[in-house]
Amino acid sequence: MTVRVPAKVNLQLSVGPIRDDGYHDLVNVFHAVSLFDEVTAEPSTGVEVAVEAAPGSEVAVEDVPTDGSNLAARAARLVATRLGVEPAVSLRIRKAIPVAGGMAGGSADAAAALLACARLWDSADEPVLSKDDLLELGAELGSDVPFALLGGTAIGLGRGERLTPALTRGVFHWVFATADGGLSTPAVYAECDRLREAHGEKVAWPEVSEELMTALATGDSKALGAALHNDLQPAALMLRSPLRRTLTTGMDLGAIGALVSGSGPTCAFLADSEEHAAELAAALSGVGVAKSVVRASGAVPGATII
Ligand SMILES: C[C@](O)(CO)[C@H](O)COP(=O)(O)OP(=O)(O)OC[C@H]1O[C@@H](n2ccc(N)nc2=O)[C@H](O)[C@@H]1O
Ligand SMILES: Nc1ncnc2c1ncn2[C@@H]1O[C@H](COP(=O)(O)OP(=O)(O)OP(=O)(O)O)[C@@H](O)[C@H]1O
Repeated sequence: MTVRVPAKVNLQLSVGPIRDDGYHDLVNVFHAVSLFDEVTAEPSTGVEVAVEAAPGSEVAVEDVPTDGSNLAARAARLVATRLGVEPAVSLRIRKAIPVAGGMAGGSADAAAALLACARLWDSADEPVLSKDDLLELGAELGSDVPFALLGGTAIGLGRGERLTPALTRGVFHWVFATADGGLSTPAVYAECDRLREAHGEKVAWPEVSEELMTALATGDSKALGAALHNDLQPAALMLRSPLRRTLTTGMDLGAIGALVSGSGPTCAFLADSEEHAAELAAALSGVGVAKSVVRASGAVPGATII
């Protein structure tokens, strides 16, 4: 059973006040892009994990745990507990999504493992686990996991796990600049809180951007570029100052929008067309502001059995 699962970029990430449980209420507009991990699940004796880089990708697989803490292994155990079966599966993860890059690679693998194990262990005639059940299990594993199951473009409220699909038109073309070394998501949220406190900022309740929704619904890439917004960006730039240069270089080279993806450090650049994305990617590769430069388009479907 092999499942293909996409990376995400956050088109709007508006971070509200911190909650009693330590999470922040968000308006999180997720967009799934054509950069995929693949997870293959096969019957075995215990939970085993092997991780490899997808051909041609420069993903730091050595930073991914292969023990029980791997998010895909945790997903497999969760499905087994829910179905009352032994968690006996070998998981082979083929990664193209940057590790700790702000593109939800671990969450993607968890979503893929949920779907693969559910279909491996569930009764074929009458599946016990519905799509909604998987979304609920996903939310237990991480705030980004439900979206990796759903895909497309969606508004995430709460921690980001309460999803509503967004109306979109056409295809959007992206260029991603990856960075050496990851950023820790909790550290970036903590830095966001620290900066707000230091500036005496009053934290507003986040609202969905009307400009963004109109840009998506009309397929207007220039308007989308202007509406991109990430409240975690100042924190990611504080923790990794070279990203400022990456962002300004991409804009100087003609991107129609640029932002840090999620908690970073990957930077996302929007292009006008496929040709424009190819030119932008070539120009960005030439100036040495990224570990690697990858092109992708969106929106694409979520976790899918192949
Ligand atoms: C930055 C994003 O990737 C944007 O989509 C997500 O908000 C993070 O999602 P994730 O990696 O699935 O995060 P989780 O595993 O749920 O949480 C990791 C940590 O991130 C912080 N966190 C996450 C989500 C949220 N709404 N508020 C938070 O403050 C918390 O410190 C939490 O302990
Ligand atoms: N299957 C997995 N793939 C990648 N990292 C994993 C996996 N399982 C556990 N991890 C751990 O999770 C950490 C975060 O990795 P991940 O690639 O999900 O970050 P991210 O893309 O920044 O996440 P997000 O965008 O959801 O905040 C890694 O440093 C790694 O130690």
